[in-house]
Amino acid sequence: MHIDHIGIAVKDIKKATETYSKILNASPTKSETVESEKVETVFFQTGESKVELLGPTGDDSVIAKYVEKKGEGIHHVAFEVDDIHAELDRLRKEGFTILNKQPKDGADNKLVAFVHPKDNHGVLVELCQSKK
Ligand SMILES: CC[C@H](C(=O)O)C(=O)SCCNC(=O)CCNC(=O)[C@H](O)C(C)(C)COP(=O)(O)OP(=O)(O)OC[C@H]1O[C@@H](n2cnc3c(N)ncnc32)[C@H](O)[C@@H]1OP(=O)(O)O
Ligand SMILES: [Co+2]
Repeated sequence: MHIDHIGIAVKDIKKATETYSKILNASPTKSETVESEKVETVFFQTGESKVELLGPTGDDSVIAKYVEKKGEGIHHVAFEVDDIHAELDRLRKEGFTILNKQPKDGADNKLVAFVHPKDNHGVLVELCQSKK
């Protein structure tokens, strides 16, 4: 299991992309809207892991709610796993609150699922698995 990406919630993804392009001295490697999550994402490759900027596509986006309540900032950490179904079963048995009944389509050609921050000392954890 390794960190696949750090998700950062931002108000204005265009501005945030300019900022991170300067900080990382690099161009984004991918941008993608995930309508089911009402988010637009911009990825920067940083070694084996990525930075994922997350902007809301509407006021009803979880990102809009997060930014409204907590401001911009680190939103989640995503770990890549080989078998997301097995990992979710394992964590459910351990008593973790999994936020999805089934893994769902995420960005970057991944299946994703989330573990509630209340179980992880305040950190929203995403598990992701590359689609074959
Ligand atoms: C899928 C595309 C992309 C990818 O990588 O492929 C993504 O990563 S999409 C990322 C956006 N999608 C999600 O985050 C889905 C999972 N998130 C949720 O289901 C909700 O955001 C949830 C359940 C974490 C919070 O929703 P809720 O409606 O309960 O919001 P509240 O503001 O009432 O929060 C309750 C409680 O949790 C704290 N909270 C909320 N979000 C976070 C967070 N990201 N990190 C840490 N803590 C969080 C919030 O402050 C509240 O705490 P309290 O002490 O009660 O104030
Ligand atoms: Co993510």
